Formats: sequence, structure tokens, C-alpha cells
Amino acid sequence: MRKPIIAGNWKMHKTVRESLDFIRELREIKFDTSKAEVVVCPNFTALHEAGQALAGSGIGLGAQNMHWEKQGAYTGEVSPAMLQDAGCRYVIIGHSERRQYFAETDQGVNHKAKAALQQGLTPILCVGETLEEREAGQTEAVVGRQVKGGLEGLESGQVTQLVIAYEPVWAIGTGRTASAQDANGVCAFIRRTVAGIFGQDSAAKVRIQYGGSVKADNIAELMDQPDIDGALVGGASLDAAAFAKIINYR
Ligand SMILES: O=C(CO)COP(=O)(O)O
Repeated sequence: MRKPIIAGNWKMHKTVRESLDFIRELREIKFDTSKAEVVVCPNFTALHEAGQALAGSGIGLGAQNMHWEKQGAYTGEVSPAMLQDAGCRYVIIGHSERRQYFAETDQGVNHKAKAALQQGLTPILCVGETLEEREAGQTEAVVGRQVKGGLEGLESGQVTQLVIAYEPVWAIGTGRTASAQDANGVCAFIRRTVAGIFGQDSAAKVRIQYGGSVKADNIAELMDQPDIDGALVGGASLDAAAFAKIINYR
């Protein structure tokens, strides 16, 4: 059985104070972390204090990016060990905003996946097509290439440790969600792609999230799909009450 994972990607939002206020509010709301793993991903400057505020809550801490190198002359970068030191257990890699605005490539995402796993962090590897690509019938070609590129050279035991997030770019922050069936279709395709490389057993274990305008009123239908194992939530994860409604979708 795959345990669902619901993660909030705060993107470039919230100061340290605002992050702590959110966590305090979320901790006052009852939710069951035995049904789903819950993760919040603040920005770098808030990570350490957020991690301390989350202690004992059952909610995990994730970062939104990292560099693959251990240390060195990489101005502005943060290493996997630094994230772990700040309290992170998860790290989002290859988000479409990083691919689009910061020229991240599948090869870079692959280096990050390996480095995160080596450090014992759970990578949340994001893939997804643009509207143009979807309309050109390229969804499977694009997503397949991103999955294969991102996972290249991993061992089957490693691939089961990571989470893949399918986030169609046209559904991010637009209020347009993929229909639950459509989203499930691509998640099933991702699982088949993983099976083709790493075998059925690994594919059956890897968790695949959907992301893109997930809200309290569409989460249940998405989670009911057989190949969707959770959600990567942007906008609706910024408000503790709204995020709690998503966690408590049932
Ligand atoms: O990019 C996302 C999560 O990583 C999704 O963002 P929204 O939920 O705001 O569409």
C-alpha cells in the first residue's frame, strides 16, 4: 500500500514570522497524519525555524530546491546536507517554475535526485507538460522524457524512495485543474514508464502526486484515482485552514 503524501509548496511566499504563524495555526487544527504524510515546503530563510516549530507535529519539512554538490564555490546555492541540517526530510526538485525561469534541465534534476537520495532526503521530482505541448499531443513524449531523464542511473531500490509529482504547467496557479481522469491517465503513464525501467515491483511502490490548482473541493476526486497518491499544493497551501481542509479531505 502506498501512503498518500500531501505537500504544500509555498513558493516565494511568507517571511519567517508568517511561516511560524501558519505552523501554529495548522497545529491547532486536528488532522490525521496516519492516513497521509503531510509536508510543508517554506523558503530557505524560514526552513530552520519552521523545522523547530514543526517538531512533534508529525508534519514533515521540505525545501523547494537545492544544489547537487556537497559544498564549494557555488555562490547562492544550498547543499543537501545543509537542508538536512535545517531539519528537512524532503526536497522539491525540477519544479516547472525552475525549469522555465532558471533553465533547469533533466540532467540537473537527475544530479539533484541522486544527491538528495544519497543524503537521505526524499526528492519530490516534478514533471509536466506546457499547454502548447499538450495541445500538440506531446504530453506523453514530454513527461516520459522528464521521468526517464530525471531517474537515469538510479537503482530500483532508490526509485521507490522518491516521489514523483505530475504538475501540468497549464494547471499551475490558473484555477484550471486537469480532470481527475486525465490526471490519473498521465500518472498511470508515469508508473508504466517507471515499470519499463525499474520493473513492476518498484513502479507499484513509487508514489505519484498530482499538482495544479488543487483545492479542498477537488482533492477528494483526485485522491480517489488509483494512480494518484497525493497532491503537491501551491496557492491553497498558503492558508492553514485551507490546507487543513485538503489534508482532511475525508
Ligand atoms: O506548482 C504547484 C505546486 O508545486 C501548484 O500550484 P497551484 O496549486 O497554485 O496551482
